[in-house]
Amino acid sequence: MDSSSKPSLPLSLDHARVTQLPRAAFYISEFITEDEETLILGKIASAPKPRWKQLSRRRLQTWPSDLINNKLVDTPLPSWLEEPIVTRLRSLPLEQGPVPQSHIFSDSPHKRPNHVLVNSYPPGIGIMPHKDGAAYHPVVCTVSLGASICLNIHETKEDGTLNQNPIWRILQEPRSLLITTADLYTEYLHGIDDIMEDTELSEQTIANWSLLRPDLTLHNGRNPRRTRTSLTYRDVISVSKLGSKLVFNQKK
Ligand SMILES: O=C(O)CCC(=O)C(=O)O
Ligand SMILES: [Fe+2]
Repeated sequence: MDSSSKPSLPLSLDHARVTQLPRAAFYISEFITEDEETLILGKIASAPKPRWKQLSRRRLQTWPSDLINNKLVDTPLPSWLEEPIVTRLRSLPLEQGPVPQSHIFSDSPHKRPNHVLVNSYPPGIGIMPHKDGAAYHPVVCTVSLGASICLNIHETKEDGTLNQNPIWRILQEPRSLLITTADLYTEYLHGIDDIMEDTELSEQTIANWSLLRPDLTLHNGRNPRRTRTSLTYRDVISVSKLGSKLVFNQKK
């Protein structure tokens, strides 16, 4: 792909549906170009050091800021997180048709994502199975950068405990977009194993196999991990205006 080209996106998200998963998940293998990926990784690397939050094993940046009591202070995302990704997400119709189309954030409170987590996973490091919680509208758009990684989807057993064996696995390639919504957001948990390579990757084990890049090469169904960075775009439901906060602070 030359530097000026744009990725060729599907005509609608319906063409990118992961049909093996319950309503609703979508996967687009080449959502951004290599140049766009390089530019975004450069911006992440050059962010001031205090931007990184070192968790016990993973590093995280939160844009435009951390949530306070599940609330976001109203601040725009930096332009490198907005363009091209947000514009591209909002230009993808859910379905093909002659009338003006709805997109994946049409039903969200702000009609667009207003918050991005940047997670960086070196080989051997993942994230425990979890749910993303009630602060967000139940749509997550994940853009993967740098390397591939397997996302596991888990269900809870009847006694309420976690079933450690994933019921689905989704392979996320660099520059891909994965959208999870609905039951996948509210009912199931998602996590990434703490391993040095993902194994047993095949049509039988990977839910989005038919949507992966045609030139994907795996040796014996294995994907040795390299550092993979993810951008997770969400719409925080509750947003407070910065102005009122400043006035409040001045009065003190
Ligand atoms: O990196 C990912 O793909 C998942 C990140 C995640 O689950 C989260 O930020 O809540
Ligand atoms: Fe999550």
